[in-house]
Amino acid sequence: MSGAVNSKRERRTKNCGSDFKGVRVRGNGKEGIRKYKSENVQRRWGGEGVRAKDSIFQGESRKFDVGRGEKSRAVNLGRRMKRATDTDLGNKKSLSSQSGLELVNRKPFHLKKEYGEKKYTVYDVGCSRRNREKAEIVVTSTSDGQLKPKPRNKDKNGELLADKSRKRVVNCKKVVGEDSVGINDPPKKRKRIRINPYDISNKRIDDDAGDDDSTKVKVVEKKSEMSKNAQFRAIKPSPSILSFVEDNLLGRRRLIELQRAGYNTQLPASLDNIPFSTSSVREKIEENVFRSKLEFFASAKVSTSFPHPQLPEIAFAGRSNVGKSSLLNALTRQWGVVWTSDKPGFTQTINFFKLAEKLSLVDLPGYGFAYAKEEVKDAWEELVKEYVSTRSSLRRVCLLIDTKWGMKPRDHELIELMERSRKPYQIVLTKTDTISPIDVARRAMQIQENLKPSKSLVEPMMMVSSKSGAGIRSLRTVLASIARFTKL
Ligand SMILES: Nc1nc2c(ncn2[C@@H]2O[C@H](COP(=O)(O)OP(=O)(O)OP(=O)(O)O)[C@@H](O)[C@H]2O)c(=O)[nH]1
Ligand SMILES: [Mg+2]
Repeated sequence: MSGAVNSKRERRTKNCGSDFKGVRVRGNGKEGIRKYKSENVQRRWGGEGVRAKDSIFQGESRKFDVGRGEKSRAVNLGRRMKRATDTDLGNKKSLSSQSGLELVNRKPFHLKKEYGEKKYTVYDVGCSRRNREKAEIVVTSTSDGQLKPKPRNKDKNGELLADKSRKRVVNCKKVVGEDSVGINDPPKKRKRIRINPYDISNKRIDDDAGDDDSTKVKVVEKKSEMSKNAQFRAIKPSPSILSFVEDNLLGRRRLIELQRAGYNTQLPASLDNIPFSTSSVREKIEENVFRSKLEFFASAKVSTSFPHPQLPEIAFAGRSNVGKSSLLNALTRQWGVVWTSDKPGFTQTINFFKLAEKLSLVDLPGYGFAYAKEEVKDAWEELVKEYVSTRSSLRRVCLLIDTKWGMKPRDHELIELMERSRKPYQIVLTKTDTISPIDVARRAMQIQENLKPSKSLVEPMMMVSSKSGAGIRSLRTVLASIARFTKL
Protein backbone atom coordinates (compact mmCIF):
# COMPACT_ATOMS: atom_id res chain seq x y z
CA MET A 1 0.00 0.00 0.00
CA SER A 2 2.70 2.42 1.06
CA GLY A 3 4.71 1.44 -1.98
CA ALA A 4 1.86 2.49 -4.20
CA VAL A 5 1.67 5.86 -2.50
CA ASN A 6 5.38 6.36 -2.90
CA SER A 7 5.27 5.56 -6.56
CA LYS A 8 2.37 7.96 -6.96
CA ARG A 9 4.34 10.66 -5.27
CA GLU A 10 7.34 9.84 -7.38
CA ARG A 11 5.26 10.18 -10.49
CA ARG A 12 3.84 13.46 -9.28
CA THR A 13 7.26 14.88 -8.56
CA LYS A 14 8.47 13.77 -11.91
CA ASN A 15 5.53 15.36 -13.68
CA CYS A 16 5.91 18.55 -11.79
CA GLY A 17 9.51 18.85 -12.82
CA SER A 18 9.23 21.44 -15.50
CA ASP A 19 6.30 23.45 -14.35
CA PHE A 20 6.12 23.10 -10.61
CA LYS A 21 9.33 24.01 -8.97
CA GLY A 22 7.80 25.16 -5.76
CA VAL A 23 8.28 21.85 -4.11
CA ARG A 24 11.81 21.58 -5.22
CA VAL A 25 12.70 24.83 -3.52
CA ARG A 26 12.14 23.14 -0.20
CA GLY A 27 13.76 19.86 -0.87
CA ASN A 28 14.97 17.59 -3.55
CA GLY A 29 12.09 16.19 -5.49
CA LYS A 30 10.48 13.26 -3.74
CA GLU A 31 12.18 13.74 -0.39
CA GLY A 32 11.21 17.38 -0.45
CA ILE A 33 7.55 16.63 -0.60
CA ARG A 34 7.64 13.94 1.99
CA LYS A 35 9.67 15.98 4.41
CA TYR A 36 7.51 18.96 3.82
CA LYS A 37 4.30 17.12 4.47
CA SER A 38 5.45 15.37 7.59
CA GLU A 39 6.98 18.51 9.05
CA ASN A 40 4.25 20.95 8.50
CA VAL A 41 0.97 19.93 7.05
CA GLN A 42 0.48 16.78 9.04
CA ARG A 43 1.42 18.48 12.25
CA ARG A 44 -0.95 21.26 11.46
CA TRP A 45 -3.84 18.94 10.84
CA GLY A 46 -2.87 17.14 14.04
CA GLY A 47 -4.47 20.08 15.84
CA GLU A 48 -1.52 22.17 16.87
CA GLY A 49 -2.31 25.03 14.54
CA VAL A 50 0.22 27.20 12.79
CA ARG A 51 2.77 28.73 15.10
CA ALA A 52 5.81 30.81 14.38
CA LYS A 53 8.13 27.95 15.11
CA ASP A 54 6.70 25.20 13.05
CA SER A 55 4.79 27.27 10.57
CA ILE A 56 4.92 26.37 6.96
CA PHE A 57 5.39 30.03 6.21
CA GLN A 58 8.51 31.49 7.68
CA GLY A 59 8.61 34.69 5.72
CA GLU A 60 10.16 32.96 2.77
CA SER A 61 9.35 33.48 -0.81
CA ARG A 62 8.74 30.54 -3.04
CA LYS A 63 8.70 30.48 -6.74
CA PHE A 64 6.45 28.37 -8.83
CA ASP A 65 7.05 28.07 -12.49
CA VAL A 66 4.05 27.52 -14.64
CA GLY A 67 4.60 25.97 -18.01
CA ARG A 68 3.20 27.44 -21.18
CA GLY A 69 0.37 28.92 -19.26
CA GLU A 70 -2.44 26.49 -19.90
CA LYS A 71 -5.27 27.13 -17.57
CA SER A 72 -5.59 23.52 -16.54
CA ARG A 73 -2.00 23.54 -15.43
CA ALA A 74 -2.62 26.64 -13.41
CA VAL A 75 -5.58 25.00 -11.74
CA ASN A 76 -3.53 21.92 -11.07
CA LEU A 77 -0.85 24.10 -9.61
CA GLY A 78 -3.40 25.58 -7.22
CA ARG A 79 -4.52 22.09 -6.22
CA ARG A 80 -1.03 20.86 -5.72
CA MET A 81 -0.19 23.89 -3.68
CA LYS A 82 -3.18 23.16 -1.52
CA ARG A 83 -1.94 19.68 -0.95
CA ALA A 84 1.66 20.65 -0.48
CA THR A 85 1.51 24.00 1.26
CA ASP A 86 -2.01 23.96 2.56
CA THR A 87 -3.08 26.90 0.44
CA ASP A 88 -5.53 27.03 -2.36
CA LEU A 89 -5.06 29.73 -4.90
CA GLY A 90 -8.18 28.73 -6.71
CA ASN A 91 -10.65 29.31 -3.91
CA LYS A 92 -10.27 32.00 -1.34
CA LYS A 93 -13.13 30.77 0.82
CA SER A 94 -11.90 27.26 1.15
CA LEU A 95 -8.46 28.63 1.77
CA SER A 96 -9.49 30.51 4.88
CA SER A 97 -11.97 27.97 6.19
CA GLN A 98 -9.90 24.86 5.74
CA SER A 99 -6.38 26.03 6.21
CA GLY A 100 -6.83 29.03 8.47
CA LEU A 101 -4.94 31.08 5.95
CA GLU A 102 -6.01 34.21 4.24
CA LEU A 103 -5.05 35.03 0.71
CA VAL A 104 -4.36 38.67 0.26
CA ASN A 105 -3.95 40.56 -2.97
CA ARG A 106 -5.42 37.84 -5.05
CA LYS A 107 -5.52 38.64 -8.68
CA PRO A 108 -7.40 36.80 -11.39
CA PHE A 109 -5.66 33.69 -12.46
CA HIS A 110 -5.23 34.54 -16.11
CA LEU A 111 -2.06 32.69 -16.78
CA LYS A 112 -3.14 31.84 -20.25
CA LYS A 113 -2.87 35.35 -21.49
CA GLU A 114 -0.29 36.93 -19.27
CA TYR A 115 3.25 35.80 -19.07
CA GLY A 116 4.64 37.57 -16.13
CA GLU A 117 5.12 37.32 -12.46
CA LYS A 118 2.20 37.23 -10.10
CA LYS A 119 2.57 37.63 -6.42
CA TYR A 120 0.21 36.24 -3.85
CA THR A 121 0.66 37.14 -0.25
CA VAL A 122 -0.64 34.59 2.18
CA TYR A 123 -1.25 35.39 5.81
CA ASP A 124 -1.87 33.16 8.72
CA VAL A 125 -5.16 34.31 10.22
CA GLY A 126 -4.90 32.31 13.43
CA CYS A 127 -2.97 34.96 15.36
CA SER A 128 -3.06 38.68 15.96
CA ARG A 129 -2.47 41.07 13.10
CA ARG A 130 0.93 42.11 14.29
CA ASN A 131 2.30 38.61 14.73
CA ARG A 132 0.83 37.35 11.56
CA GLU A 133 2.95 35.10 9.55
CA LYS A 134 3.34 36.09 6.02
CA ALA A 135 4.61 34.29 3.00
CA GLU A 136 4.74 35.33 -0.53
CA ILE A 137 3.97 32.92 -3.27
CA VAL A 138 5.21 34.04 -6.59
CA VAL A 139 3.77 32.45 -9.67
CA THR A 140 5.72 33.02 -12.82
CA SER A 141 5.40 31.75 -16.30
CA THR A 142 8.32 30.00 -17.94
CA SER A 143 10.64 32.54 -19.39
CA ASP A 144 11.84 30.66 -22.41
CA GLY A 145 9.95 29.84 -25.57
CA GLN A 146 6.47 30.19 -24.15
CA LEU A 147 5.05 31.86 -27.21
CA LYS A 148 5.54 29.21 -29.77
CA PRO A 149 3.47 29.94 -32.86
CA LYS A 150 0.28 27.96 -32.96
CA PRO A 151 -0.06 25.29 -35.66
CA ARG A 152 -1.57 27.01 -38.64
CA ASN A 153 -4.24 25.83 -41.02
CA LYS A 154 -3.09 23.66 -43.83
CA ASP A 155 -4.82 22.73 -47.05
CA LYS A 156 -5.21 19.20 -48.42
CA ASN A 157 -1.66 19.15 -49.75
CA GLY A 158 -0.27 20.17 -46.39
CA GLU A 159 0.56 23.71 -47.43
CA LEU A 160 0.06 26.55 -45.05
CA LEU A 161 -2.85 28.84 -45.72
CA ALA A 162 -1.90 31.62 -43.37
CA ASP A 163 0.04 34.63 -44.58
CA LYS A 164 3.53 35.36 -43.32
CA SER A 165 2.44 38.00 -40.88
CA ARG A 166 1.09 35.19 -38.65
CA LYS A 167 -2.26 36.87 -38.37
CA ARG A 168 -5.12 34.76 -37.16
CA VAL A 169 -6.58 32.74 -39.93
CA VAL A 170 -10.32 33.03 -40.22
CA ASN A 171 -11.70 29.58 -40.48
CA CYS A 172 -14.70 30.10 -42.64
CA LYS A 173 -17.11 27.24 -42.61
CA LYS A 174 -20.23 29.06 -43.73
CA VAL A 175 -20.30 30.41 -47.24
CA VAL A 176 -23.34 32.60 -47.61
CA GLY A 177 -23.84 34.10 -51.06
CA GLU A 178 -21.42 36.76 -52.24
CA ASP A 179 -20.94 38.30 -48.84
CA SER A 180 -18.98 35.33 -47.58
CA VAL A 181 -15.78 36.07 -45.74
CA GLY A 182 -12.74 35.27 -47.82
CA ILE A 183 -10.01 33.16 -46.38
CA ASN A 184 -7.43 35.90 -46.60
CA ASP A 185 -9.75 38.68 -45.49
CA PRO A 186 -8.75 40.39 -42.25
CA PRO A 187 -10.90 39.38 -39.28
CA LYS A 188 -14.08 41.43 -38.98
CA LYS A 189 -14.28 43.91 -36.15
CA ARG A 190 -17.12 43.27 -33.75
CA LYS A 191 -19.60 46.05 -33.71
CA ARG A 192 -19.88 47.78 -30.36
CA ILE A 193 -23.42 48.27 -29.22
CA ARG A 194 -24.21 51.13 -26.91
CA ILE A 195 -27.10 50.62 -24.56
CA ASN A 196 -29.19 53.65 -23.93
CA PRO A 197 -30.52 53.57 -20.34
CA TYR A 198 -33.45 55.77 -21.37
CA ASP A 199 -34.46 53.64 -24.30
CA ILE A 200 -38.09 52.76 -23.85
CA SER A 201 -38.67 51.02 -27.14
CA ASN A 202 -38.38 47.49 -25.70
CA LYS A 203 -36.40 46.40 -28.71
CA ARG A 204 -33.92 43.56 -28.77
CA ILE A 205 -30.38 44.81 -29.24
CA ASP A 206 -29.91 42.84 -32.42
CA ASP A 207 -33.28 43.81 -33.87
CA ASP A 208 -31.87 46.26 -36.36
CA ALA A 209 -28.56 44.54 -37.02
CA GLY A 210 -28.38 43.15 -40.53
CA ASP A 211 -31.56 43.55 -42.53
CA ASP A 212 -30.23 41.29 -45.24
CA ASP A 213 -32.80 38.55 -45.67
CA SER A 214 -30.33 36.04 -47.11
CA THR A 215 -28.23 35.94 -43.94
CA LYS A 216 -30.85 36.65 -41.37
CA VAL A 217 -32.74 33.82 -39.76
CA LYS A 218 -36.22 35.05 -39.12
CA VAL A 219 -37.90 34.19 -35.90
CA VAL A 220 -41.26 32.82 -36.96
CA GLU A 221 -42.65 32.00 -33.58
CA LYS A 222 -44.05 34.88 -31.63
CA LYS A 223 -45.10 34.44 -28.08
CA SER A 224 -48.73 35.16 -27.74
CA GLU A 225 -48.43 36.02 -24.09
CA MET A 226 -45.77 38.38 -22.88
CA SER A 227 -44.08 37.70 -19.60
CA LYS A 228 -44.71 40.14 -16.76
CA ASN A 229 -41.25 41.52 -17.13
CA ALA A 230 -41.70 42.06 -20.86
CA GLN A 231 -45.00 43.76 -20.21
CA PHE A 232 -43.32 46.07 -17.76
CA ARG A 233 -40.54 46.86 -20.25
CA ALA A 234 -43.15 47.66 -22.86
CA ILE A 235 -44.63 50.47 -20.78
CA LYS A 236 -43.93 53.88 -22.27
CA PRO A 237 -43.99 56.53 -19.56
CA SER A 238 -45.51 59.88 -20.37
CA PRO A 239 -43.12 62.82 -20.93
CA SER A 240 -44.43 64.51 -17.78
CA ILE A 241 -43.50 61.51 -15.61
CA LEU A 242 -40.12 61.24 -17.30
CA SER A 243 -39.34 64.88 -16.69
CA PHE A 244 -40.52 64.61 -13.06
CA VAL A 245 -38.16 61.68 -12.53
CA GLU A 246 -35.30 63.62 -14.08
CA ASP A 247 -35.99 66.88 -12.25
CA ASN A 248 -36.08 65.14 -8.88
CA LEU A 249 -33.06 62.93 -9.65
CA LEU A 250 -35.14 59.85 -8.89
CA GLY A 251 -33.82 56.39 -9.65
CA ARG A 252 -30.38 54.95 -9.22
CA ARG A 253 -27.82 57.66 -9.89
CA ARG A 254 -24.08 57.85 -10.02
CA LEU A 255 -22.43 59.82 -7.24
CA ILE A 256 -20.63 62.03 -9.71
CA GLU A 257 -23.97 63.04 -11.20
CA LEU A 258 -25.27 64.12 -7.79
CA GLN A 259 -22.06 65.95 -6.99
CA ARG A 260 -22.24 67.84 -10.26
CA ALA A 261 -25.78 68.89 -9.40
CA GLY A 262 -24.40 70.51 -6.23
CA TYR A 263 -25.33 67.93 -3.58
CA ASN A 264 -23.07 66.82 -0.78
CA THR A 265 -23.02 63.05 -1.15
CA GLN A 266 -21.27 62.61 2.18
CA LEU A 267 -24.44 63.48 4.09
CA PRO A 268 -27.31 61.04 4.73
CA ALA A 269 -30.16 61.43 2.21
CA SER A 270 -27.99 63.85 0.28
CA LEU A 271 -30.71 64.85 -2.19
CA ASP A 272 -32.72 66.27 0.68
CA ASN A 273 -30.07 68.91 1.28
CA ILE A 274 -30.97 72.19 -0.18
CA PRO A 275 -28.13 73.39 -2.34
CA PHE A 276 -29.90 76.61 -3.23
CA SER A 277 -31.73 78.95 -0.87
CA THR A 278 -35.49 78.66 -1.16
CA SER A 279 -38.02 81.00 0.24
CA SER A 280 -41.49 80.18 -1.04
CA VAL A 281 -44.30 80.23 1.51
CA ARG A 282 -44.93 76.51 1.17
CA GLU A 283 -41.34 75.64 1.85
CA LYS A 284 -41.32 77.82 4.94
CA ILE A 285 -44.33 75.97 6.32
CA GLU A 286 -42.67 72.68 5.59
CA GLU A 287 -39.50 73.79 7.33
CA ASN A 288 -41.38 74.83 10.44
CA VAL A 289 -43.47 71.70 10.92
CA PHE A 290 -40.97 69.07 9.94
CA ARG A 291 -38.05 70.71 11.71
CA SER A 292 -39.80 70.21 15.05
CA LYS A 293 -38.79 67.37 17.31
CA LEU A 294 -40.39 64.03 16.51
CA GLU A 295 -41.74 62.57 19.74
CA PHE A 296 -43.13 59.11 20.31
CA PHE A 297 -46.26 59.30 22.46
CA ALA A 298 -48.30 56.10 22.11
CA SER A 299 -48.26 52.57 20.86
CA ALA A 300 -51.24 50.29 20.29
CA LYS A 301 -51.53 46.55 19.85
CA VAL A 302 -55.30 46.57 20.09
CA SER A 303 -57.85 49.17 19.06
CA THR A 304 -58.77 49.96 22.67
CA SER A 305 -55.29 51.38 23.24
CA PHE A 306 -55.47 53.97 20.46
CA PRO A 307 -54.75 57.40 21.99
CA HIS A 308 -57.45 60.05 22.11
CA PRO A 309 -57.57 61.83 18.72
CA GLN A 310 -56.10 65.30 19.26
CA LEU A 311 -53.93 66.08 16.27
CA PRO A 312 -54.46 65.59 12.55
CA GLU A 313 -52.92 62.27 11.68
CA ILE A 314 -50.98 61.02 8.70
CA ALA A 315 -50.56 57.26 8.63
CA PHE A 316 -47.94 55.33 6.68
CA ALA A 317 -49.26 52.00 5.45
CA GLY A 318 -47.91 49.36 3.11
CA ARG A 319 -46.38 45.96 2.86
CA SER A 320 -43.73 44.88 5.36
CA ASN A 321 -40.25 46.21 4.61
CA VAL A 322 -41.54 48.76 2.13
CA GLY A 323 -39.81 51.54 4.08
CA LYS A 324 -42.57 53.05 6.26
CA SER A 325 -40.50 53.63 9.37
CA SER A 326 -37.53 54.87 7.33
CA LEU A 327 -39.75 57.41 5.60
CA LEU A 328 -40.78 58.90 8.96
CA ASN A 329 -37.12 59.37 9.83
CA ALA A 330 -36.33 60.82 6.41
CA LEU A 331 -39.25 63.27 6.50
CA THR A 332 -38.20 64.64 9.86
CA ARG A 333 -34.46 64.22 9.20
CA GLN A 334 -34.31 62.59 12.64
CA TRP A 335 -32.55 59.34 11.97
CA GLY A 336 -33.03 56.65 14.55
CA VAL A 337 -36.18 58.04 16.26
CA VAL A 338 -38.29 55.42 14.49
CA TRP A 339 -36.65 52.02 14.53
CA THR A 340 -36.10 50.29 11.23
CA SER A 341 -34.83 46.91 10.18
CA ASP A 342 -34.15 45.00 6.99
CA LYS A 343 -36.19 42.14 8.42
CA PRO A 344 -39.81 42.31 7.23
CA GLY A 345 -42.27 42.51 10.10
CA PHE A 346 -40.20 44.67 12.42
CA THR A 347 -42.90 47.17 13.38
CA GLN A 348 -45.53 45.13 15.18
CA THR A 349 -47.68 47.79 16.82
CA ILE A 350 -49.25 51.04 15.69
CA ASN A 351 -46.81 53.73 16.82
CA PHE A 352 -47.88 57.34 17.22
CA PHE A 353 -45.39 60.22 16.94
CA LYS A 354 -46.11 63.93 17.15
CA LEU A 355 -44.50 66.96 15.62
CA ALA A 356 -44.73 70.09 17.75
CA GLU A 357 -48.40 69.57 18.66
CA LYS A 358 -49.28 70.27 15.04
CA LEU A 359 -49.24 66.94 13.36
CA SER A 360 -49.20 63.30 14.27
CA LEU A 361 -47.32 60.73 12.18
CA VAL A 362 -48.45 57.13 12.58
CA ASP A 363 -46.23 54.19 11.74
CA LEU A 364 -48.36 51.14 10.96
CA PRO A 365 -47.29 47.49 10.96
CA GLY A 366 -46.87 46.05 7.50
CA TYR A 367 -48.88 43.36 5.77
CA GLY A 368 -47.81 40.60 3.40
CA PHE A 369 -44.64 38.59 3.92
CA ALA A 370 -43.08 39.00 7.37
CA TYR A 371 -41.10 36.96 9.84
CA ALA A 372 -44.06 36.24 12.10
CA LYS A 373 -46.71 33.59 12.63
CA GLU A 374 -49.72 33.69 10.36
CA GLU A 375 -52.15 34.42 13.21
CA VAL A 376 -49.96 37.29 14.44
CA LYS A 377 -49.83 38.76 10.94
CA ASP A 378 -53.58 38.42 10.62
CA ALA A 379 -53.98 40.30 13.91
CA TRP A 380 -51.77 43.18 12.60
CA GLU A 381 -53.77 43.34 9.42
CA GLU A 382 -57.05 43.50 11.31
CA LEU A 383 -55.63 46.20 13.56
CA VAL A 384 -54.50 48.28 10.57
CA LYS A 385 -57.88 47.86 8.88
CA GLU A 386 -59.70 48.89 12.03
CA TYR A 387 -57.47 51.91 12.50
CA VAL A 388 -57.84 53.05 8.90
CA SER A 389 -61.58 52.60 8.76
CA THR A 390 -62.53 54.01 12.17
CA ARG A 391 -59.99 56.65 13.15
CA SER A 392 -61.67 60.03 13.11
CA SER A 393 -58.50 62.16 13.20
CA LEU A 394 -56.93 60.39 10.25
CA ARG A 395 -56.41 62.98 7.54
CA ARG A 396 -54.36 61.00 5.07
CA VAL A 397 -53.00 57.53 4.54
CA CYS A 398 -49.75 57.40 2.63
CA LEU A 399 -49.88 54.04 0.90
CA LEU A 400 -46.27 53.06 0.34
CA ILE A 401 -45.41 50.87 -2.65
CA ASP A 402 -41.95 49.48 -3.28
CA THR A 403 -41.00 50.85 -6.71
CA LYS A 404 -39.14 47.70 -7.57
CA TRP A 405 -42.04 45.33 -6.97
CA GLY A 406 -45.09 47.44 -7.64
CA MET A 407 -48.58 46.90 -6.29
CA LYS A 408 -49.72 43.58 -4.87
CA PRO A 409 -53.23 42.21 -4.15
CA ARG A 410 -53.02 43.20 -0.47
CA ASP A 411 -52.43 46.82 -1.50
CA HIS A 412 -55.60 46.71 -3.58
CA GLU A 413 -57.50 45.28 -0.61
CA LEU A 414 -56.46 48.23 1.54
CA ILE A 415 -57.35 50.65 -1.24
CA GLU A 416 -60.82 49.14 -1.41
CA LEU A 417 -61.21 49.55 2.33
CA MET A 418 -60.13 53.18 2.17
CA GLU A 419 -62.50 53.79 -0.72
CA ARG A 420 -65.34 52.27 1.28
CA SER A 421 -64.56 54.23 4.44
CA ARG A 422 -63.79 57.40 2.42
CA LYS A 423 -60.36 57.93 3.84
CA PRO A 424 -58.09 60.07 1.68
CA TYR A 425 -55.05 58.15 0.56
CA GLN A 426 -52.00 59.02 -1.49
CA ILE A 427 -49.68 56.63 -3.27
CA VAL A 428 -46.00 56.99 -2.39
CA LEU A 429 -43.45 55.01 -4.36
CA THR A 430 -40.50 54.16 -2.12
CA LYS A 431 -36.94 52.94 -2.56
CA THR A 432 -36.68 54.63 -5.94
CA ASP A 433 -32.89 54.52 -5.61
CA THR A 434 -32.91 50.78 -6.16
CA ILE A 435 -33.88 50.81 -9.84
CA SER A 436 -33.01 52.84 -12.91
CA PRO A 437 -34.78 56.16 -13.59
CA ILE A 438 -36.63 54.75 -16.58
CA ASP A 439 -37.98 51.88 -14.50
CA VAL A 440 -39.15 54.33 -11.85
CA ALA A 441 -41.06 56.18 -14.57
CA ARG A 442 -42.48 52.92 -15.91
CA ARG A 443 -43.67 51.88 -12.46
CA ALA A 444 -45.32 55.24 -11.89
CA MET A 445 -47.02 54.98 -15.26
CA GLN A 446 -48.18 51.42 -14.58
CA ILE A 447 -49.72 52.32 -11.22
CA GLN A 448 -51.32 55.45 -12.60
CA GLU A 449 -52.96 53.44 -15.36
CA ASN A 450 -54.20 50.75 -12.97
CA LEU A 451 -55.71 53.06 -10.39
CA LYS A 452 -59.15 54.36 -11.05
CA PRO A 453 -59.62 58.02 -10.21
CA SER A 454 -61.79 58.37 -7.16
CA LYS A 455 -62.67 60.89 -4.50
CA SER A 456 -60.46 59.25 -1.92
CA LEU A 457 -57.36 59.09 -4.07
CA VAL A 458 -55.18 62.14 -3.54
CA GLU A 459 -53.08 63.23 -6.49
CA PRO A 460 -50.25 63.46 -7.34
CA MET A 461 -48.46 60.19 -6.85
CA MET A 462 -45.25 60.79 -4.88
CA MET A 463 -41.92 59.13 -5.51
CA VAL A 464 -39.27 59.10 -2.82
CA SER A 465 -36.13 57.49 -1.59
CA SER A 466 -35.35 57.68 2.11
CA LYS A 467 -31.82 56.64 1.33
CA SER A 468 -30.90 59.19 -1.30
CA GLY A 469 -33.41 61.81 -0.12
CA ALA A 470 -34.92 62.17 -3.60
CA GLY A 471 -38.51 63.41 -3.56
CA ILE A 472 -38.58 63.78 0.23
CA ARG A 473 -38.87 67.55 0.09
CA SER A 474 -41.85 67.41 -2.23
CA LEU A 475 -43.61 64.91 0.01
CA ARG A 476 -42.87 67.04 3.05
CA THR A 477 -44.41 70.05 1.37
CA VAL A 478 -47.52 68.10 0.39
CA LEU A 479 -47.99 66.68 3.89
CA ALA A 480 -47.23 69.95 5.68
CA SER A 481 -50.39 71.42 4.20
CA ILE A 482 -52.40 68.96 6.31
CA ALA A 483 -50.92 70.35 9.50
CA ARG A 484 -51.50 73.88 8.47
CA PHE A 485 -55.02 73.73 7.18
CA THR A 486 -56.67 70.96 9.14
CA LYS A 487 -58.73 71.68 12.19
CA LEU A 488 -60.25 68.95 14.27
N1 LIG B 1 -32.28 51.43 -0.75
C1 LIG B 1 -33.23 51.86 0.07
N2 LIG B 1 -33.50 51.15 1.18
C2 LIG B 1 -34.47 51.59 2.00
C3 LIG B 1 -35.20 52.76 1.72
N3 LIG B 1 -36.10 52.94 2.72
C4 LIG B 1 -35.92 51.93 3.57
N4 LIG B 1 -34.95 51.11 3.15
C5 LIG B 1 -34.50 49.90 3.80
O1 LIG B 1 -35.55 48.95 3.81
C6 LIG B 1 -35.53 48.20 5.00
C7 LIG B 1 -36.88 48.24 5.65
O2 LIG B 1 -37.13 49.54 6.09
P1 LIG B 1 -38.24 49.85 7.21
O3 LIG B 1 -38.37 51.33 7.26
O4 LIG B 1 -37.93 49.15 8.48
O5 LIG B 1 -39.50 49.18 6.53
P2 LIG B 1 -40.97 49.04 7.17
O6 LIG B 1 -41.93 49.23 6.07
O7 LIG B 1 -41.11 49.91 8.37
O8 LIG B 1 -40.96 47.52 7.57
P3 LIG B 1 -41.86 46.79 8.70
O9 LIG B 1 -41.69 47.56 9.97
O10 LIG B 1 -41.26 45.44 8.77
O11 LIG B 1 -43.25 46.78 8.21
C8 LIG B 1 -34.43 48.79 5.85
O12 LIG B 1 -33.30 47.97 5.71
C9 LIG B 1 -34.16 50.14 5.26
O13 LIG B 1 -32.81 50.51 5.40
C10 LIG B 1 -34.87 53.49 0.53
O14 LIG B 1 -35.44 54.51 0.19
N5 LIG B 1 -33.89 52.99 -0.25
MG1 LIG C 1 -41.46 49.56 10.32
